[in-house]
Amino acid sequence: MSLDWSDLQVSKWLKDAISSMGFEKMTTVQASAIPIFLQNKDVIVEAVTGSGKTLSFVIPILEKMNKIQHQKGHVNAIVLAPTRELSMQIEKVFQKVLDYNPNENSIRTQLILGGVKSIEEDLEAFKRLNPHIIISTPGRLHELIKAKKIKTNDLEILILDEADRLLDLGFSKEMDFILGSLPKQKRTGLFSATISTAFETLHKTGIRNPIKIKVNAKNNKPKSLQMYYQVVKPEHKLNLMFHILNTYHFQKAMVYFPTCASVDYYYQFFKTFKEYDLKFFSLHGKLKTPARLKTLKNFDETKSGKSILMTTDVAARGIDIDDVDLIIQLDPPTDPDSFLHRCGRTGRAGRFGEAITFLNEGREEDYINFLEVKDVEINELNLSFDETDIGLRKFNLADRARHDKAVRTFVSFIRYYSKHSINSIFRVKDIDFISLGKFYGLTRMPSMPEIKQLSNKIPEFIDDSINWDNFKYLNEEKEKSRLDELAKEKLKVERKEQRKKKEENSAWSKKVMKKQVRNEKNINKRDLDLVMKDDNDKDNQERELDWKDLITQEKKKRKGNVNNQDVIGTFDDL
Ligand SMILES: Nc1ncnc2c1ncn2[C@@H]1O[C@H](COP(=O)(O)OP(=O)(O)OP(=O)(O)O)[C@@H](O)[C@H]1O
Repeated sequence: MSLDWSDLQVSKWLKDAISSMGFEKMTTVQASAIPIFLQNKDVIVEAVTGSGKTLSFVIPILEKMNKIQHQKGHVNAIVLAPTRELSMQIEKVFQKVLDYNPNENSIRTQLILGGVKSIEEDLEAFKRLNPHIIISTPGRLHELIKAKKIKTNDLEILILDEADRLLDLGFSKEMDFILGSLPKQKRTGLFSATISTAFETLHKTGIRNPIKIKVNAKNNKPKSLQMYYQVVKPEHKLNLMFHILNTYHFQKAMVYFPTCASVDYYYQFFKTFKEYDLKFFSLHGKLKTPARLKTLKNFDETKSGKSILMTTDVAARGIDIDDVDLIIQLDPPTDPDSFLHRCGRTGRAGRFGEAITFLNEGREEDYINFLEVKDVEINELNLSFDETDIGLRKFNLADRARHDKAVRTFVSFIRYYSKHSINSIFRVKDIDFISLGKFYGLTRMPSMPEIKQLSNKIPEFIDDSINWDNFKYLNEEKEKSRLDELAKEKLKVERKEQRKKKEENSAWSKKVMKKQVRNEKNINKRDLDLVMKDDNDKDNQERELDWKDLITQEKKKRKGNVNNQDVIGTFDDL
């Protein structure tokens, strides 16, 4: 296989462009894929990160566009990529090569991204530019095709860059629609460093008798990339990260965090490390698109000092910034393929790079066996570093809003972790919550179901010395509303207590009354008994008297001196 550009059957201006870009030889993947694609065959290309896959489709597309009859309103080639950043980068590569096109403007591209312009503006630009090639993410392209303003019957080439990602569940709605609206007669090219894992979904693209090109790399990584891991307690991860950033010699580093919230949160903290020669940038999917693109551009263009891009998997794939020489992963990604893509942001095209992954002590160490099975070579690091408190909790205590954010970030991490695809290794129940809470700068544990299930083991407070009533927001308005809420809450509690007391009191007096009534009843009953007894006694006594009287009177009667009027009754009346 010849690696000489001069042997390639393409227009001279394309060869000139490549040699002007300083690429003396083709990379292996270019030498294999470009000639095949030029022969109008479908291709599936799996080649390690940074091996030059982009030019492997850019050159054949431009060569093809040289020769076609373009009709207004029709698109002839579509390149899809999973992120806006990657789409923008691909368009840049097209422009770099097109700068050498002697027939200026004879091949036109349009970059279409959601979150930058409105659909109407994109359609208006499409009309005005009349592009041959569209580079886009699936979301916006799907909307534009739906609007029926872009004709696809003349489509010659479809490229899915990072095809496995585009074909996974996350994009299925948009991709199914796009793929269903494109003509069957076209060339399709699928490119990625990890395409084989998506094998079952490739048929969706309608790819026909593809030629598979697999450029194997030893240990599944570029030669110039060194991979390491270090086992560390969560509470010491920031110390270790800072130690590496501070002591390693590098120009640009990309540090991967698990969630958008964590990038935001730790970026605010590290931004305050002004006395060090470290410049931090933050990039994640919840930022507005123009801000994302601008950050990436600024990071790319910064040439002095050490620059650090704090990011998520939004920047895991495809991003090509040539002086990135260090990757740090605070946690392994939930998607195993993402691991190689993240590491592959360095060690590109023969340049040296190091990628270091942190693993929590305990079960996560099994991840190394998992990587070995995947034929990934990774070595252990044993860096000693300063474990003393890095000051995150102190930073949070200066403003309650920071602690609120810490809680939200912690919660988002637990949710993230519970969705890990390798859930035999990454299990929520194995997390050291206290150590993790310290890593997130928490002072008390948030109440969430995942923790509640284990709560008998986990104390509520990490630091119980905080006076929560005095823990203030720096924002005056927020603080005022907190104090109002607090006062309301206190009043509520007071009222509740008063009510409770009252209820207790009334319950007591009711009890006493009842007792009194009962006692009175008892007394009355006793009295009644006594009265009755008394009455009976009296009765008896009277009866006795009466009886005695009667006998006396009978006796007197018999003696003949009885006054009849004294007789109160006869013997028979008794
Ligand atoms: N023939 C070549 N010789 C030297 N460098 C090259 C050559 N072709 C491309 N490059 C450079 O190699 C780097 C990586 O290329 P590219 O971004 O296309 O890699 P990739 O294979 O798509 O990587 P990933 O899988 O990470 O997306 C770029 O900086 C590019 O300019």
